[in-house]
Amino acid sequence: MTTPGARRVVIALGGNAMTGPDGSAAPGAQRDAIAVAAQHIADVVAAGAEVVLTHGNGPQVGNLLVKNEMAAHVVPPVPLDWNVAQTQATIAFTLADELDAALQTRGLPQRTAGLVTRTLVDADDPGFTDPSKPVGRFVSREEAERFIALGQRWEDRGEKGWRRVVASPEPRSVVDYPAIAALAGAGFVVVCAGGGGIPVVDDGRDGQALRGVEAVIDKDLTAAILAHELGADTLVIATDVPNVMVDFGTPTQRPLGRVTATELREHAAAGQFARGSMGPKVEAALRFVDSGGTRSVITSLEHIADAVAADDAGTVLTAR
Ligand SMILES: Nc1ncnc2c1ncn2[C@@H]1O[C@H](COP(=O)(O)OP(=O)(O)O)[C@@H](O)[C@H]1O
Ligand SMILES: NC(=O)OP(=O)(O)O
Repeated sequence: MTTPGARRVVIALGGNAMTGPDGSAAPGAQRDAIAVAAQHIADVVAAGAEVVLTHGNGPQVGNLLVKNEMAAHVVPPVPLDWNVAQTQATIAFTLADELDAALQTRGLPQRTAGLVTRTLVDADDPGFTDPSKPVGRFVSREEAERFIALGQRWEDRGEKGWRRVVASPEPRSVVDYPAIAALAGAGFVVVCAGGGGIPVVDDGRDGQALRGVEAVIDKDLTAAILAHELGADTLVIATDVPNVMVDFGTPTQRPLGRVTATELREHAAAGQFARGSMGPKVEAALRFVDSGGTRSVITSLEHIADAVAADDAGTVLTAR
């Protein structure tokens, strides 16, 4: 079903592309945002690329966590890894509905398949003791302080307010990548590794099942590993800014176009990219190219088709 010799592209869809303009995670707002995203993704498929799609889940998993905690006296709470799995299911089915419709209107034969996906992490990863992944809604400092008093970790995220942070270990490998490769090779657009994948550890004992652990993995870092494991040519990190900026948010800000790994690393070392937002995207772009990938692109959703078809959009890092 795919074009012979089609390029394989992994697209990592940011949380911003899946919520309302004000960050609303209301179902209608999510579906509307995903419908818009689906048009841009379908354009990439229409250009002949074999697309594997992954996505964030920060707003959604944070909201599930709140529901879980608030209802704990009525129904048994489930662990965070279960919440991640639940967000994979709801986001994948919504993406599949919208993407199938967008592919159909372009006369394309591809169909979308969502895959519940596990990602292996190390049980002793320092990310378990130093929570860093922002999830859920933004609240005022006063409200955050009430939750901090209950033992939760919250972080000042600037002008939008405070946000809860949870454990976020490094992804090591995508456990289900052979199934993803099989589906992609059979012509499906695969939605997988949502929210960075359900974190699991391997206790190393024969016959012992993998075990889910309570954390939320950064989806951009998982996307870099997934793109490598699938032998993709290009990793596209789709967010809400057309380019990575130097001096972001200041009068001297300037966009980065084509960059070398050395240049990007120097900017990262100088603290140009915020932890929990642009930082992991830049790190993911570097890791993919370091691992042998041809090209990483960071850009806004509106530019992803141009970025894949020709190197004339976004911040583009290529292998030297
Ligand atoms: N140096 C930078 N250049 C561009 N954007 C930056 C930079 N540093 C921080 N950001 C912020 O990163 C945001 C994108 O990250 P994030 O909100 O986590 O994206 P997503 O939810 O799409 O994955 C941008 O909206 C911007 O506010
Ligand atoms: N898991 C994850 O990285 O989600 P966001 O991209 O929504 O933060």
